[in-house]
Amino acid sequence: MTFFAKELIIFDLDGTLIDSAPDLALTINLMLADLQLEPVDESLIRTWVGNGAQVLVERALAHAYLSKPVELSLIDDALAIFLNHYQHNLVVKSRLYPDVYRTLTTLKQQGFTLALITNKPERFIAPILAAIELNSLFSNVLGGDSLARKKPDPLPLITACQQLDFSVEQAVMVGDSKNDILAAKAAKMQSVGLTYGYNYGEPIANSKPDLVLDHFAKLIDHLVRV
Ligand SMILES: O=C(O)COP(=O)(O)O
Ligand SMILES: [Mg+2]
Repeated sequence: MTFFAKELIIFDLDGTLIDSAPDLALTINLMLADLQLEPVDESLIRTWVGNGAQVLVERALAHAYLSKPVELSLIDDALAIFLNHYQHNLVVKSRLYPDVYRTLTTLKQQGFTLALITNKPERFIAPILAAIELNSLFSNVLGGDSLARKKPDPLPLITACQQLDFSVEQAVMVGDSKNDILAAKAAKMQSVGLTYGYNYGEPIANSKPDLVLDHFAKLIDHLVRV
């Protein structure tokens, strides 16, 4: 059994704590409709999530235009349309994955410090956390536009450790996507990969996290405080 002796647990959001793909898909399809483009199945949109709003919109446009080059002004317009619709649809169908609330509160009670690092735009994080009642658990929250670079760059992970006064060795990154694992490796931080999230349709094990888990609640068996 692998044990991590840690103080700080950094969580990804989409595909890790919440299944947000239904609302991202709903919003992408509202954007496509506004642009008079065909809707896309949620199952495909799930494979586009992970690099923030702009890349999600670019992937949707690349699909609609069969990968032919798309004008930059169209990307800007589409992104503005997407962001405008998303603010009204943050938590329509998004749900916590099983046992997430119970597991996070248990870890918090055990004395771990919890942080959240998502590639989602920062302004959406607080309303989403409030809607799913996770807003009081995290000591530090960073979005995809909070710093100069987002995951898979290590900057948000290193910054969260600095802001909370922990070393990288005292922290572990928990996520569903190769971006989480690559960011952790670049920061020299250990990582846990969850199998049920998005990750572009690829097994998370391909990214070689230090541990792979198929259920969020199993974290409790593998984390001990330093
Ligand atoms: O919004 C995204 O692209 C993914 O966000 P995440 O980093 O919380 O998985
Ligand atoms: Mg994710």
